[in-house]
Amino acid sequence: MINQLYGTSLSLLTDLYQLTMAYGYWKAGKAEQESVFNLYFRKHPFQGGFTIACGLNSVIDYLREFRFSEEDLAYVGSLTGSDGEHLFEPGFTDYLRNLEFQCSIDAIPEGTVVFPNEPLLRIQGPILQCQLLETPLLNLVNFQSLIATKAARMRLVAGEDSLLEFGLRRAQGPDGGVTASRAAYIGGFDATSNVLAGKLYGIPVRGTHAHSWVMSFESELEAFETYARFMPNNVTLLVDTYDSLVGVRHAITVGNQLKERGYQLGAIRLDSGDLAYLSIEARKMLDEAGFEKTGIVASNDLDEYIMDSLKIQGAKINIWGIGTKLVTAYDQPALGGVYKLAAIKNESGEWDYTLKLSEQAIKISTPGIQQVRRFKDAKGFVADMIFNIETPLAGKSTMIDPYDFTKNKSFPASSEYEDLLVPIFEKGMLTYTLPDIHETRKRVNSQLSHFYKGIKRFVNPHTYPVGLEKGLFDLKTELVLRLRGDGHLPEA
Ligand SMILES: Nc1ncnc2c1ncn2[C@@H]1O[C@H](COP(=O)(O)OP(=O)(O)OP(=O)(O)O)[C@@H](O)[C@H]1O
Ligand SMILES: O=P(O)(O)OC[C@H]1O[C@H](OP(=O)(O)OP(=O)(O)O)[C@H](O)[C@@H]1O
Ligand SMILES: O=C(O)c1cccnc1
Repeated sequence: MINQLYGTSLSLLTDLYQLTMAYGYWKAGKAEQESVFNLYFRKHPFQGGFTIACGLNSVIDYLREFRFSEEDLAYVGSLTGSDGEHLFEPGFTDYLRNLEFQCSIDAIPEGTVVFPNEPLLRIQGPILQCQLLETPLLNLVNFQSLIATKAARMRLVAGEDSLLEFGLRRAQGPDGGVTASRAAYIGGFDATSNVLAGKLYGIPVRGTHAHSWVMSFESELEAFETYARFMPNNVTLLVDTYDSLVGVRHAITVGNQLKERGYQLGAIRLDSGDLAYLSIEARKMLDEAGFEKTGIVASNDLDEYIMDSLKIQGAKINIWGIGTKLVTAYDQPALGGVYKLAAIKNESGEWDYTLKLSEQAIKISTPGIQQVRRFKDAKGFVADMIFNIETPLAGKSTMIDPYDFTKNKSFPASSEYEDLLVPIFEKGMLTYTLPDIHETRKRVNSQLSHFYKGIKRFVNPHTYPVGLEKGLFDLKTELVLRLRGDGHLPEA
């Protein structure tokens, strides 16, 4: 899909440093060295208590087409360094020409509720290949997870109301618009105004009309009548061009004409002014005129906080049209997902575990070939434990808070759980059946219903427990202590 949007190979959708490192690995004879990287984020967006994983299907689409075209190779071959000489020898472009994707990927399916430090994707394979994927994988997962999370927050406020995504005009370019529409749908929106996203992803498309339609006629009534005459099965009338409540009266007039023709006035749309007051007044007018089923759409710079406030004020809005604040994730425009090397195989064929140090505990990466175990009880999900699949778990599992070793939880062997990462690619072969987008959307809703409601509030949300399995915690601690020694890893 993503390749389709651009009609070109996207293998160069990466940072130059991935190519220079790939070249270095190749020159140093390390290109095929088996390695494991984890893609994860460190903090929920929007100061929230949960994140929705999204973007995996785009990653799969991207990797299915992963190869360097002759044009790509010619470009790579033409790149020069600071001395004006070529950066890469021709042998390297030949290597890239023959490169076949051989990585294994395990990932948390789209639509799953996820938490900081959990690997959303685990990539294992030749280090050169894993390295090249860092940037595109982060690009695909960070943005879509951000937007799906924003959309899910809006869905929590909207309850059973309809949510329409109207963001394309304010989106960050064409792909920003199209992928935001996809992620917004997965996060819980019902439809988009973005026709290309509808075509590419099978998302329902919906829309009303703009002020220009009304302004182009002599009168608002004539504009409404004309619209209803030609599109009687899709009538939502924007009533605020001149005076919203006069507009509602005109909409009712047209609604009566539609009734005579056997059609219905679908909805009216309010796009300015006090949306609480106007929706309450409009609801009264519509009900009194026998249009109880006619909906009320509100739009105008809405976000989850204004929606919440409008609900508290008793607004009679049942359809929300939301653009800018959703598709640009206005209050936090990026999710800080990262991609870190967690293990590399040595000459004896054993894993050497790796870790990035930092003065900030939150930035110290976690080693290991990681999996996430989500424990459940009768009420729902209770805690997530990140563990190293190379260390078999026997009997009781104990997990430790990575930022406070005095906090721990134990789960008996009989505990119910689910392991979140599932196999996607096995040595380059796709083994996963991609779920349909509508199923993924339902998954978000069903996942959220299994979590304690405190994680879903906007202000000071409850922190869901996520810990490192004791063996992994000990491995990480030992590595940190060794690395903090003299900067070199001494013999174990
Ligand atoms: N009752 C309300 N409570 C809280 N926020 C509201 C309410 N009504 C509208 N808003 C929000 O207030 C913001 C600004 O609305 P405001 O009425 O100032 O501008 P406007 O309606 O766009 O102005 P104009 O009439 O010039 O188009 C928008 O984000 C809108 O969604
Ligand atoms: O406000 P958003 O959440 O982005 O929703 C989309 C907005 O886009 C349209 O108007 P536009 O903003 O183009 O013009 P207007 O502000 O003059 O209504 C529409 O009328 C909405 O208000
Ligand atoms: O269909 C609409 O009403 C619409 C579409 C895009 C932006 N604003 C409104």
